[in-house]
Amino acid sequence: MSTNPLEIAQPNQSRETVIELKDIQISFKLADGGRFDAVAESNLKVAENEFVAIVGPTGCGKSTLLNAVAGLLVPAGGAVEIGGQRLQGLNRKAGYLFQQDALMPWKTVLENVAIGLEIAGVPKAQAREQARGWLEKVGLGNFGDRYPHMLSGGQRKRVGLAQVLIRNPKYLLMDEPFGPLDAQTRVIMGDLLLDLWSQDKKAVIFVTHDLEEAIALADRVVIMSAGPRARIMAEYRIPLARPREISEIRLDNQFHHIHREIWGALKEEVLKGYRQTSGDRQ
Ligand SMILES: Nc1ncnc2c1ncn2[C@@H]1O[C@H](COP(=O)(O)OP(=O)(O)OP(=O)(O)O)[C@@H](O)[C@H]1O
Repeated sequence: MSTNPLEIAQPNQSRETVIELKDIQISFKLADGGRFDAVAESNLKVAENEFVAIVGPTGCGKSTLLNAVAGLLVPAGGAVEIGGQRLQGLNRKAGYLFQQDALMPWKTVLENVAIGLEIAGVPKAQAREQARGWLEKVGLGNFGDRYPHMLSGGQRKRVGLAQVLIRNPKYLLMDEPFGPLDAQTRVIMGDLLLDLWSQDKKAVIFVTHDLEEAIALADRVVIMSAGPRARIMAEYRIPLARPREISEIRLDNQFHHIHREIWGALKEEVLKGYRQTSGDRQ
């Protein structure tokens, strides 16, 4: 039994579970005919309106787990349930934001944001009107006529967010979305994300290797062990008040306390992960 008051022994059942991983196992076939067991039996429940961050050592299986929730890969065992239904095929209720943005270089920023609605059958003029609104919301109201190569990394991320949110997905799956950005821009993007999220609080799974980012953003931080056969090894609730301002919250004593508690559990796994990626399989 954990003595850490932040650690969750039983996930909170009071809100409806909207995403559930049930004893999920994920393996990859290797070119030599062998098999790599990336994720061992893992369980996770995400409640409606909840922001969950998944943290773990490099290469442990965070993206793999998220890909299973997105329906991009089929688990070898167990199941993913979305809104109580077993997921089969792509998770069409989710918006997915990757580390690499998915902007089309030959389309303007406005066209890139509007395209999801246009494909879904929304008349062009209406889709573009909504796209203009989303560009305002992400602070790029004057950038609609530019092409992606004319934007900074942070601006491209803003367009990516608008591109996903305009389709009003029920859930957000984010895989190190701010990974390539410099530290200051990451903070600004985190604040923008929290601001947009607070407006309708979609359930979010946010994958990151950055524990500080996870604590600053999430209601709950889930820790994965080092692979192979990685598993979800602990969950921590983050009792920091909202609304949060990331640059401020990182200076808060409570933030440091939470960071120390979780890092205590994560550190050994991170070291194991590094030993494994450097070839020292102990
Ligand atoms: N298609 C594949 N075939 C074989 N192994 C794979 C495949 N995809 C991922 N893996 C392996 O599965 C493990 C988990 O990979 P994954 O990308 O999910 O890790 P991660 O935790 O997201 O890593 P990082 O933090 O470095 O982005 C790694 O050891 C990786 O090499």
